[in-house]
Amino acid sequence: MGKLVLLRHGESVWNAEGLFTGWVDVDLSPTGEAEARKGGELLAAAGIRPKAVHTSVLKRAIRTANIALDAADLHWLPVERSWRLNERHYGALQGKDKAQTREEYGEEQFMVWRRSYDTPPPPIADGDPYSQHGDPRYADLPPELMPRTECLADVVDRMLPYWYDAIVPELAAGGTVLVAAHGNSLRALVKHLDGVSDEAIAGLNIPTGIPLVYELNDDFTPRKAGGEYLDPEAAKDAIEAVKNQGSK
Ligand SMILES: O=C(O)[C@@H](CO)OP(=O)(O)O
Repeated sequence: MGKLVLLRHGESVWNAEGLFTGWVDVDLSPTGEAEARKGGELLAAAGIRPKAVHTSVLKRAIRTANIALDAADLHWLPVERSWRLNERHYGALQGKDKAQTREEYGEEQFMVWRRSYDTPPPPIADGDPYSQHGDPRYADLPPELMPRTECLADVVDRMLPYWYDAIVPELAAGGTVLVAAHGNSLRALVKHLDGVSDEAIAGLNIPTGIPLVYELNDDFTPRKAGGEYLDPEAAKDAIEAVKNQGSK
């Protein structure tokens, strides 16, 4: 059984500005580029050599994978991309300031929108400047699958077919697989792998740019719950920072 390596993209320009991002195709910040490079160096130092790479169709994950593979001298790996690994669609909150939203709606509502399992933010209007309506990269997506908002449960539902159809067969064949994606699509995958409850998943945050490695049993359950970050000390601080976004 191969290893599974999860890599959240490095800090994006909107992470740095404290804005809800979701499906808006925001680039990495210079810090995010450095984090992606560090992520690749950590992979190389640990002797982890993926056989295949999967990313979302958003450039912050695509560029993170490119930069990490560059740092690990693994440019040649086959890469597959899917909208099913995209960040959670943040609905009408896309482009909004997190701290301002928290102030306007209160801590409880803010956290329900950010971390509750089954309450999505209000849907985004098709004419909203931050809507993905009409974006050519989703042209082949059946209209009923195109989200206008998502809760984490929706992400689990749309991510799992890709996990089973594209990633599991590669792991079953014995290859190590790198998945470069997003805070909430990776939370959905971790929830599935570790069997985290709908309540407990609210407290789980994933840091940017630090590879999280899962060794898996034959039934694809983790050998060690929660996997292992390649830089556990840096992960601790970075997890706290994600948790507190919008509060400071
Ligand atoms: O804005 C977003 O799309 C996500 C990830 O950056 O933020 P949050 O951690 O608040 O879910």
